[in-house]
Amino acid sequence: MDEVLVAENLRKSYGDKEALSDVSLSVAAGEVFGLIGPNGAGKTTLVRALTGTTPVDGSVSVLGAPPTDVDRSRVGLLPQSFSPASRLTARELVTYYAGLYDESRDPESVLADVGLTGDDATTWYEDLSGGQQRRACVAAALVNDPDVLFLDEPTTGIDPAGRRDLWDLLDGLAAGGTTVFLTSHSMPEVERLADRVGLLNAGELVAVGSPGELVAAHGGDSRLEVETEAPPETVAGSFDSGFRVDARGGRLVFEGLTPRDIGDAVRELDDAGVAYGTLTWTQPDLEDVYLTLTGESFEGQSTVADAVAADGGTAGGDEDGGDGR
Ligand SMILES: Nc1ncnc2c1ncn2[C@@H]1O[C@H](COP(=O)(O)OP(=O)(O)OP(=O)(O)O)[C@@H](O)[C@H]1O
Repeated sequence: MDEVLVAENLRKSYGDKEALSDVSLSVAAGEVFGLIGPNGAGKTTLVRALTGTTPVDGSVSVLGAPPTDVDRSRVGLLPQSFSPASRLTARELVTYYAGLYDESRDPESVLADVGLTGDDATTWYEDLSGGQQRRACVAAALVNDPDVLFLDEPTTGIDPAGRRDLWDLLDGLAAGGTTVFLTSHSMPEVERLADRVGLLNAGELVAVGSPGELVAAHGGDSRLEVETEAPPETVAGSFDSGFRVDARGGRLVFEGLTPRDIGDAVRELDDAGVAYGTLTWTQPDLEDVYLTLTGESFEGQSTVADAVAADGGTAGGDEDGGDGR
């Protein structure tokens, strides 16, 4: 496998603050690598280290050369903060960046790729919406048709449809052999795009793998969470079943359930005489990995109706709409 990016033992401190702590990773040609982590984890610092825009200890190789020596026409960079000239139109901006290279893509086709056409292309940068500005910046990063593309939170501010268009665009670039290194706070975005994901926490790369590998290793089981009328601790021992049943977070939790098992769990609740309200089925995903490994918390749940629909079956035992008894 051709390694396009290789970073070994990267360290970077700002005063007493260690922004990168012995980070090593490699990214293969044509791979989409997604970097996730909390605010302040060091993601932008790592992008800057890999692009040679900040000095670091350790070694970095991009396309076989130190990042400051690599042919810049082969690299595209969308920084997290990028403030181009405000009194250029989107078209002028992309044309300006195209002019910095001996060879570039046709600015019009790049503008079309990011969805800036018609009046949007002839609007001053300062008069574009935040999402349109971000699209223009993405276009500027793409115009030299780079072999390696660094995107630091590319879709921030872009609406859902534009986000999906950009995802398709990045898919196409990767399929054509472009290596993409992407940071994002959107777990669905990373899960959708990345071949491999790295989780950076407090300057340390704590996990690297495909989304599926990370979810299998750190995401936990799918589960059914049940709001019970009685305190869940008092009823958790009422079940004589194959499921692990715990009281957690003020709810009764059936661990390791597939959507197909939901009907059985509901029957067990009924048989045990446990009165219940809302049922929520949750499948582990990259958010669970993130929460487990960073110790942060937010809820990422789907409903029983979602689960049943996904499984194409019926939950059963809950014909009254889940109101319990
Ligand atoms: N120029 C700087 N001077 C001092 N400290 C800095 C500087 N740049 C970054 N830091 C610190 O280094 C740490 C990592 O910052 P970095 O911007 O890399 O995080 P991040 O993961 O990109 O965060 P976010 O998700 O908020 O963009 C933070 O604690 C930040 O305060």
